[in-house]
Amino acid sequence: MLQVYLVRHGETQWNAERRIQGQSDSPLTAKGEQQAWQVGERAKTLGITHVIASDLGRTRRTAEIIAQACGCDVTVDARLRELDMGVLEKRHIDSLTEAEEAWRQTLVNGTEEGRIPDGESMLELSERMHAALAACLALPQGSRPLLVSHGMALGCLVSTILGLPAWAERRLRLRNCSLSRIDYQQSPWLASGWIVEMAGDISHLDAPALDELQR
Ligand SMILES: O=C(O)[C@H](O)COP(=O)(O)O
Repeated sequence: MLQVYLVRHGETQWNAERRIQGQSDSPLTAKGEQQAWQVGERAKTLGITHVIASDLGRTRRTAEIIAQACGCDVTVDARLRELDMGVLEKRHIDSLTEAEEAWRQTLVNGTEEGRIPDGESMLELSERMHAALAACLALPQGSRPLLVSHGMALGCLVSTILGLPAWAERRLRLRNCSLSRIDYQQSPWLASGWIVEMAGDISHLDAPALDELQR
């Protein structure tokens, strides 16, 4: 059985400001750095062999901290990036016009072809996240990878493993530096392949940030 751990990066400046990031970037806040150290301390107990991160700055910084705790190197994979939010990237979520908010809502309300102009659809996001996950199956026997990615990206990955369509209404909250685990397994009482063992655990954090996904 292959266990794969999933971590959303630490709180960033734009998370705290409720500014849409997508594939744009902002640095971790002091809180975000603290969260990364705390999830790193927990990861140290999990036997992690590989740390693989989205190539954006916030995920690479989080991965560096986790990898240092686990004694691993960091590998980057751009397929783990956050959903491309197109023309709304960098915008404060409260600054959107009614039409712009309607575009954003299509990403969370179950609209199959939903997307922000110049951005990605949830189906396109799902396809690249599953490709990045499938690459873990080619790691040497006994590997235990930890992937560092983003809120929408990881939420879409976990929800689709549970059998929901990529564009399903979003009902899984993955806070900054939350830890999830998915297993590739053949158990008699579970579907073969990927299953969700744990999702969104923040018990290792002393004071979880009120990141922008839950306000
Ligand atoms: O702002 C965004 O793009 C999302 O709401 C969250 O993205 P993040 O998980 O990369 O902060």
